[in-house]
Amino acid sequence: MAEATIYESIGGEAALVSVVDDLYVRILADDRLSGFFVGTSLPRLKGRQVEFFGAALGGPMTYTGAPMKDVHRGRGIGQEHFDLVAGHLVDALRGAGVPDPTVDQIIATVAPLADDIVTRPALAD
Ligand code: HEM
Repeated sequence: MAEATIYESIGGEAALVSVVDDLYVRILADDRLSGFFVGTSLPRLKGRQVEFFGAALGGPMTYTGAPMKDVHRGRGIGQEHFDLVAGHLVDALRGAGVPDPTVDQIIATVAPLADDIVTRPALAD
């Protein structure tokens, strides 16, 4: 039998939806990050985020949003902001009972995205 995907091992769509919900509670409660999300439609963002993580972790979702580079360009996001978001993701995953080795695998999957998301100084507008 094929090995379970990370998506399946964390509990599929229901688990992912609750991790993403919790992730944005944590992000919006963080003064260092909340300002980035002023004017953003949260329900839309969460829906895209579930698709994005679902697809990245081996789930059946198709990501329907814009490329990471396009979405985050010109927002002045630094590596420190990326690291804060990654830290909240770790906490949200742990909070959902995801075991540490799986959390580590997920963080290893998202870490390279910093290349597309971190744009400060925003030169290429
Ligand atoms: C693991 C890292 C990250 C991933 C996987 C990620 C993923 C996404 C996705 C899938 C969207 C929705 C795209 C769409 O609507 O088409 C989005 C939007 C957004 N992201 Fe990220 N993101 C990450 C890190 C960050 C960081 C570090 C910041 C800023 C601190 C940030 C700020 C935003 C904002 C403000 C939007 C909404 C843009 C809008 O209003 O349309 N993201 N992100």
